[in-house]
Amino acid sequence: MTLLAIKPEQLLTLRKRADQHKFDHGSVLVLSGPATRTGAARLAAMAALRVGAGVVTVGAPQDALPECAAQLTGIMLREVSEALDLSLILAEDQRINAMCIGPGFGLEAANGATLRAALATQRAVVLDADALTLMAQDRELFTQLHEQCVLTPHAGEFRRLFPGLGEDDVPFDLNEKKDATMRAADLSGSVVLYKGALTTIAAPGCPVAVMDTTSEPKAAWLATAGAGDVLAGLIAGLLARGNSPAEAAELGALLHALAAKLAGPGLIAEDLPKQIPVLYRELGV
Ligand SMILES: NC(=O)C1=CN([C@@H]2O[C@H](COP(=O)(O)OP(=O)(O)OC[C@H]3O[C@@H](n4cnc5c(N)ncnc54)[C@H](OP(=O)(O)O)[C@@H]3O)[C@@H](O)[C@H]2O)[C@@H](O)CC1
Ligand SMILES: Nc1ncnc2c1ncn2[C@@H]1O[C@H](COP(=O)(O)OP(=O)(O)O)[C@@H](O)[C@H]1O
Repeated sequence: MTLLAIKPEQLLTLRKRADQHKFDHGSVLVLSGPATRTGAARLAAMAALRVGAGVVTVGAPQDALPECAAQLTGIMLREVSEALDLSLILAEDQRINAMCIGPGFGLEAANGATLRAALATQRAVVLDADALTLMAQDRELFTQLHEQCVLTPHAGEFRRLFPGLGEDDVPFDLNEKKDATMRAADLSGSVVLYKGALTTIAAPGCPVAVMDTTSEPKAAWLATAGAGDVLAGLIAGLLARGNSPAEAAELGALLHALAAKLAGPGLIAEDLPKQIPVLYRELGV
C-alpha cells in the first residue's frame, strides 16, 4: 500500500515565487448549475483559489448570474448557459488550463452537451457529482474521457458509473476498493479518485495510492454536505498549477484531509478552504 505523505517536491510546487504573476499559477473555470443551485460550484471555486490557482472563474447560466455576483469577490464570473458559450470562452481564453464540472451542475440534457464540449478540448478537468451521473446515463459521453480527466466519485456515483465494480456487497474491503479503482481507471482512461474514509486513487496502468484518514486526528467530520465539492476544487486548482492529473488528485486528497484534521469537530464545507492558509503555514509552503 502506498500511504500518501506530502513530499518535499510537492511542497515546492505549492510555493509562489517573487518573479511569478497570477497567470503563472493557472486559470480555472468552474461550471455552476442554475439559480438556487450555485453553492456547490462556489465552494469548488473558492477551494481552487485558496490552493493557489492564479485566476478562478465561475461559469454560470444567465439566471444564476445575480446570485453568483452577490456571493463572489475574488472569483470572476462569466455566463455559460449552453455548450456554445463554453466553447467560445475556451477558444478565446487559452489560459484556462483546468476546469471543474459537476458540483451542483444539474442533470438536464443540455448539461450533457456542455460536458461534451469541455471534453472535446482535451484540457484538464475534474469531473464530480452530476458530471459523473450524466456520464452514467449517457455511455457515449463516457467514451469521450481522456487522460487529463480526474473523476472523483463517492460510492453512490462509483456504482452508477462503473456498474459491477462498486460496493454492491458489504463488507467491501480495502483490497476490493483498490482493485475496483484500478479497473475503473483502466476502463475510463482517466485518473479515478474513489472517495471515502479510505480514499483510493489510480491512474490507468499505475499502482493505487491510498489516503487513509482513519488515524488520529480523524477526518470523519468530512462527512458533511459540500466537502466533496471542495475536494474537486482543490484538485482543479492543483491541475491549473501544473500538477499532472495523478499528482493533483493525490495532493488534493492529502490537503483536503489535513485541512479537515486541522479544523476538527464542527467542520462544515465552508471551513475547508479557510484552513488552507493555516495548513500552508504549518507545512512551510
Ligand atoms: N452546497 C451545495 O450546494 C451542495 C450541493 N450538492 C450537489 O447536490 C447534487 C446531488 O449530489 P448528492 O451526492 O447529494 O446526490 P446523488 O448524486 O443523488 O448521490 C447520493 C446518493 O448516492 C448514494 N450513496 C452511496 N454511497 C454514498 C456516499 N458515500 N456518499 C454519498 N452518497 C452515497 C446514496 O444512495 P443510497 O446508497 O443510500 O441508495 C445517496 O442517496 C450534486 O450536484 C452535488 O454537487 C452536494 O454536493 C451537497 C452540497
Ligand atoms: N467518514 C469519513 N471520513 C473521512 N472522510 C470522509 C468521510 N465521509 C466522507 N468523507 C470525505 O468527504 C468528502 C465527501 O464528498 P461527497 O460525498 O462528494 O460530498 P458532497 O457531494 O456533499 O460534497 C469526500 O472527500 C470523502 O472522502
